[in-house]
Amino acid sequence: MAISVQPPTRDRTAGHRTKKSTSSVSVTPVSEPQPIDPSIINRPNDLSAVPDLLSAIFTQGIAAVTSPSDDATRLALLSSARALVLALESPRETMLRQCWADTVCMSTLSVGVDTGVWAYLGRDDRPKRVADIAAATGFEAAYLARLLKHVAAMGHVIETGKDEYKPTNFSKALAIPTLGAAYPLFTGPGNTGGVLRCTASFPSYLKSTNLTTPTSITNSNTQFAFDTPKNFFELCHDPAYAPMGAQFNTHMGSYAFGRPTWVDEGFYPVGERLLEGFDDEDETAALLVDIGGSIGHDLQKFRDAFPEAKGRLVLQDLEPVVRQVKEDDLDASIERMAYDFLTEQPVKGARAYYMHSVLHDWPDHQCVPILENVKAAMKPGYSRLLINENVIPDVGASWESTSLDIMMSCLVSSKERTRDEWVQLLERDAGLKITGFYPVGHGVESIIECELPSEESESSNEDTESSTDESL
Ligand SMILES: C[S@@+](CC[C@H](N)C(=O)[O-])C[C@H]1O[C@@H](n2cnc3c(N)ncnc32)[C@H](O)[C@@H]1O
Repeated sequence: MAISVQPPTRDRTAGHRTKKSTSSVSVTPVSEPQPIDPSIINRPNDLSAVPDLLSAIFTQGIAAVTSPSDDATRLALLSSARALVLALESPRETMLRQCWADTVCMSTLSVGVDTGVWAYLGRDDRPKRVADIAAATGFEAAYLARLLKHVAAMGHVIETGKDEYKPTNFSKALAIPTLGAAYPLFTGPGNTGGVLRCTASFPSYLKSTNLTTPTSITNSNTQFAFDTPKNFFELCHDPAYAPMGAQFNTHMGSYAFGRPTWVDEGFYPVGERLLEGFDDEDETAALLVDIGGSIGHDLQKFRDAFPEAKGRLVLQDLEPVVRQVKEDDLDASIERMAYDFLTEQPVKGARAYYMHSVLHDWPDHQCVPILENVKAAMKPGYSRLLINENVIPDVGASWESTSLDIMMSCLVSSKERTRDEWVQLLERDAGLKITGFYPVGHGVESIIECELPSEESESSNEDTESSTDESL
């Protein structure tokens, strides 16, 4: 496979602001820089935080063990434990962990997914000799022994003796495609570098944008990294990069795996907002159209939760994605439809159109035409648009959503949005009416319910205002 590594020659600044605006920036006087004491490199990052963190961990630890089903307590304990590690580590240790240990660990995990090392190790809980794992997977035993030593040093498998290991829950889970697909997707097929090629080129790309917000999906860091005119999705489905597309679609399933979903009880009132009032007189009427629905995991969850619901359930995505769905993967009642959402929506007047993690792939100005296509198909006073996305809090965002935000800007010049940014995009830019924010689970993921605005619909303003006031 020929992959050019030449520096690209196109104008990389097109589509970006080339000057940072300084007109409204007030300059805070700064003090003279003090020389940084080099000895801090080997001192703990924050020893003074350790006593409080240990005491929090003690209390949270007891609560987590006595209430194992309380995920909020487990997450609080995890957050304290991470903070403790960072407080105890020296800057040198943090740097070595991030730059050496984590990067080679990721490569090692990826090759283990690819060759079946984790599947073999995890077939039962008994310790296994490196020689046996190597024989089963085609590795040279001496080299596999070195790789597994590092994975054990990182805590992902357990060393039970010389050249002998047993699995952890994590190493077993790597053998489940939904979880494991992330690793070969990130390291990429052949010498392409996969998603990591984009994260590696991102600092240089940002210099090419004069350190301004990336906003162009056609001139994004993906084009910069891969020296291609294709956007990330087109690249994934380019046969030269197979099986990145299939791995990406499988990986999307893991993002949602096991998390509460909008169809679970207590989140979005599906019965009241969608099923009641569904016009089922016409047997061709669509109940739910999942636009950019990947391989159909969300529609399947809907069908599982509402097996008796009438009306068509339509899965829409690009042709190569829909083709990946096998006959038995989804309930037979779910229609599969190849559709490009930059073109006219073919299913008119559905009760609901649904988009999950779709708009976060596109910068604002490119979301507007996508939304226009949905709006044109919506029936005034009847159709709803359900947007399932993160709503990032102004303060205290979690690493899971902040990393996704940077990943979006790195791959497709897009972002995770705050509530204000959603209102700007959906109401002011796209001309929709937000009729409610419905949080899903404990996190920041939400259903943002929209309708056509009142001059175009018969829906009541009263209803609209009370729902939008709902706080997250
Ligand atoms: C981040 S994934 C989200 C998938 C799914 N909704 C989920 O939440 O798991 C974005 C989806 O948009 C699809 N997509 C990208 N461009 C598209 C287009 N022009 N028309 C239709 N689907 C598209 C991708 O193939 C991908 O499945």
